Amino acid sequence: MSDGPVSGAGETGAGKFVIVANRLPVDWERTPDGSGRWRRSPGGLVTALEPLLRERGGAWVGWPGTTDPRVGEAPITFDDGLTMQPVRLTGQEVADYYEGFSNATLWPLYHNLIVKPEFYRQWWNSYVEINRRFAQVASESAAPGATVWVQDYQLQLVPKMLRMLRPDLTIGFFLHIPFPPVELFMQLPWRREVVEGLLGADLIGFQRPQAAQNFLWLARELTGQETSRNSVGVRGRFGVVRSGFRSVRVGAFPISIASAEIDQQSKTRAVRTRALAIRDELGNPDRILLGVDRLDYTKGIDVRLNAIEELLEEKRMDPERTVFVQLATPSRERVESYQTLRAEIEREVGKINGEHGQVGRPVVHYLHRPVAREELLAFYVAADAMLVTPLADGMNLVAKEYIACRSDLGGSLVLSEFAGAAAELRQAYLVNPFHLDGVKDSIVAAMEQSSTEGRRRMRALRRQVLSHDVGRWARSFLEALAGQIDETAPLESEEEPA
Ligand SMILES: Nc1ncnc2c1ncn2[C@@H]1O[C@H](COP(=O)(O)OP(=O)(O)O)[C@@H](O)[C@H]1O
Ligand SMILES: O=P(O)(O)OC[C@H]1O[C@H](O[C@H]2O[C@H](CO)[C@@H](O)[C@H](O)[C@H]2O)[C@H](O)[C@@H](O)[C@@H]1O
Repeated sequence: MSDGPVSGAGETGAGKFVIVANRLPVDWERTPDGSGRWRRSPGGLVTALEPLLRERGGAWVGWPGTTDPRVGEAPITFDDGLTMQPVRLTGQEVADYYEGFSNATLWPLYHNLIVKPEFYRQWWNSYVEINRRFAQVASESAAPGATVWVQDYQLQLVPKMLRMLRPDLTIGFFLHIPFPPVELFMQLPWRREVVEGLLGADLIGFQRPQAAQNFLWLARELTGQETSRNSVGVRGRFGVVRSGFRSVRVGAFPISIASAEIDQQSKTRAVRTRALAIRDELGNPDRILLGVDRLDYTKGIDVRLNAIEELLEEKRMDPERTVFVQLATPSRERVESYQTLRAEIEREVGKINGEHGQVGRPVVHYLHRPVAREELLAFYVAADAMLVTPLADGMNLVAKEYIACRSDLGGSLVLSEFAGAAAELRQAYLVNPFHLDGVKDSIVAAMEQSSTEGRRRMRALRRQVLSHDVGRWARSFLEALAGQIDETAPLESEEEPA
């Protein structure tokens, strides 16, 4: 923990605890009179952090997700005292920093080059500038000696920039997406700058231990710093990088959902009734398969469509008795690879329905829009098999939400080994999404499992998800950041000789 004097700070804010994330958890809602107002958007992260923010008088710093010039820079304060500090971005900055460097350079690079990352100096320059802006706003929002928790790949330079502005702060960083294998990361022209940016934090958290290992190797190679070499554990056995006079700890903290809250919501009469109505509206099929994702090429929506198409062709799936519902939220729609993906998915949906559906009875039901929370939970309750088949995914909260909704111990989960969630959800039907025959066999097994087998698996999955919620994730990270958990591996030079 850093406890040095406050220096370099212009004005300091009142927040003892500050979250810095690309997005504020708010939506700008147009009102009938033509003006607008802020509505809080729900989400696991905000649910977990709200009590801490309120308790410590904290603030959330982020982009409000709009370039509407009427949205100013004044803090947005909600009735319950939560303060959101907007960081304004122009249209060009959204194109270069968010759509460009964050989502057309880093996102594909960190997700195993599923599409080719593009490297442009202009995007990088914008990324540096916007990271500097976030660091500046965060430094103005944080009280002396405050804790600041920076989130995700869009803001990897903020820890170092913020430390230079405010050495008195305790700074944490959490990466929500995978951290790539070293040979992929090494392609990044600005690789050293990114590693140095992250090393401004006191604690760097990843979803999985392997990601932390990758980072330790890179820190050693690219910055010449000493690091620990022992394997990193989950919520403990942290790695360490000696960065000048400071020690930066590196660990794995798998994120989760507000499990108890979702479990409760899914048991309400409204959700149960709606789940029955959904089955009815779908024509009372024997089996409902479900996919729920942002429309992103990492999510393997094409994998499950291909698997379903082949199962129908091979007559291992009966189109009269089975439906597949794909709920796909529009995402990053101005990025070319997302436009290409959408065209491909919609072509494939049309092809399957054209060949296997009947008038008024498609096999695939595809919605390209977000659905309301209660409706989403009703879909989870209705689904006999949930298909989560990403090619790469930091965690995948959808898989956990589905399990939290199945207090009836019904349903089954087909889950990619390449989702972070697979490390915890071992009783799912785990699949390699690159092995189509394996995916098909697992979908069939999930559809045809006996009730005893299904209940056994779901009980074990629920035990995991209900006991590891997002609150536990946030606490374990923040306790480690505060030095309350101090399980750090020795540096190589400190290790006992073998
Ligand atoms: N069509 C949809 N409608 C409403 N919410 C959705 C939809 N698709 C995904 N979501 C929500 O978005 C979140 C997705 O989180 P996750 O699975 O971790 O992936 P990512 O953060 O990469 O999109 C979940 O909370 C899920 O409920
Ligand atoms: O803000 P967007 O560009 O619209 O994207 C939405 C979020 O997508 C990513 O989510 C990741 O975080 C999840 C929670 O840790 C994790 O389960 C998932 O596997 C990741 O893909 C992104 O990391 C967020 O920053 C975005 O806000």
